[in-house]
Amino acid sequence: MGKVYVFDHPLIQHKLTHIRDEQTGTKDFRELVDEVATLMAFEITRDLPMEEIDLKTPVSQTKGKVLSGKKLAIVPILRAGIGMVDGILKMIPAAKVGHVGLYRDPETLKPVEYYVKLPSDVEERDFILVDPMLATGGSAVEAINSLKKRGAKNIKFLCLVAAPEGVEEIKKEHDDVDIYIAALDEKLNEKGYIVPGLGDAGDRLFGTK
Ligand SMILES: O=P(O)(O)OC[C@H]1O[C@H](OP(=O)(O)OP(=O)(O)O)[C@H](O)[C@@H]1O
Ligand SMILES: O=c1cc[nH]c(=O)[nH]1
Ligand SMILES: [Mg+2]
Repeated sequence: MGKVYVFDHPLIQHKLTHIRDEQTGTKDFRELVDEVATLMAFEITRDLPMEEIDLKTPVSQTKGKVLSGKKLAIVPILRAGIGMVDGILKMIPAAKVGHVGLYRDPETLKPVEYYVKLPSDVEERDFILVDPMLATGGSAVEAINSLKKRGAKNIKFLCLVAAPEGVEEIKKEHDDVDIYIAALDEKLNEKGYIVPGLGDAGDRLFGTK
């Protein structure tokens, strides 16, 4: 059964408040999303396997722990997920990056897939799927379908702001996927936007609108 983790770390909450603020412009919005992604990566990598190695410090022989070479892939849901990739790569620079292109039809709110490119060794990798927004959950569920169809077995979903509806949708369709959220908001409005949310993440990241 997948778990839901909501981060209450003060640094994440502080930065998220500025991300939400409509006065925050594109440059600051992009930098803050990048910083929060780095902080969240710190937490989602908590269970990475480690191994012990021998080494010598300037003082003595000792043993130390290093990551044991788990193969990871970060997959942003285009477009807005791109804003979280570099922040995560700062923590796990050896990860490969795939892409799933989806947009949400503004009338039906259903996801429309337009691009998929994943690392070739899909079955050997653990996946971190990223998108700042989890609203109805349609896009995340479709992206997870897409990864699983190509052989992905272990998937975590990472987002900044989620609506309860989106969390329930992932749990219903993919109860093996752990969900990591910076904030769980109140609800969706009649246009499918998260309330209070932060508006359209893609438009705010890339200055389109
Ligand atoms: O949970 P859902 O109801 O599916 O909504 C969430 C999706 O909507 C936004 O993408 P959008 O369709 O605006 O595409 P964009 O990133 O290209 O702007 C967001 O980045 C998610 O992918
Ligand atoms: O609130 C929302 C919902 C979907 N997509 C966004 O970018 N924001
Ligand atoms: Mg958008």
